[in-house]
Amino acid sequence: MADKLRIALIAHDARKRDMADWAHAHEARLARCELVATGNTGLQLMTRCPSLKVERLLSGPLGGDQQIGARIVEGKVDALVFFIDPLSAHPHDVDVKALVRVAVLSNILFALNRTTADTVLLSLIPEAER
Ligand SMILES: O=C(CO)COP(=O)(O)O
Repeated sequence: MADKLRIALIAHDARKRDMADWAHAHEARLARCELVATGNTGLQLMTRCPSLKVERLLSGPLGGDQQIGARIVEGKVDALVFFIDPLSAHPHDVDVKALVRVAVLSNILFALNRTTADTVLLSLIPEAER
């Protein structure tokens, strides 16, 4: 693992508020990580948590999920937090499926819900910076 925990953050539209709430609750810890996100998720995160530096890639449906997948297979992501909307169909479902596949294949930390994301972050960064 790199010096800083490298986290990729993605949320489907119906879960973006949950993601922003989660990030806000952990802002001090996340500020100590290297963050990358798909386009709209990243924008939402930076709006809600101005102290966070987030590298924004393309929007998910325009290839952002594939960009994150590429980074995972290149060994550049330690953890993926992906708040999926299980109740809607997505035009780029094949990209989502491919991303889940490489995340599992690469054996990175992979949180699909808030409880797991909390546990990953709190166990790896127990102390928030004062
Ligand atoms: O569609 C997404 C994940 O599949 C997320 O993309 P955005 O963050 O650009 O909305």
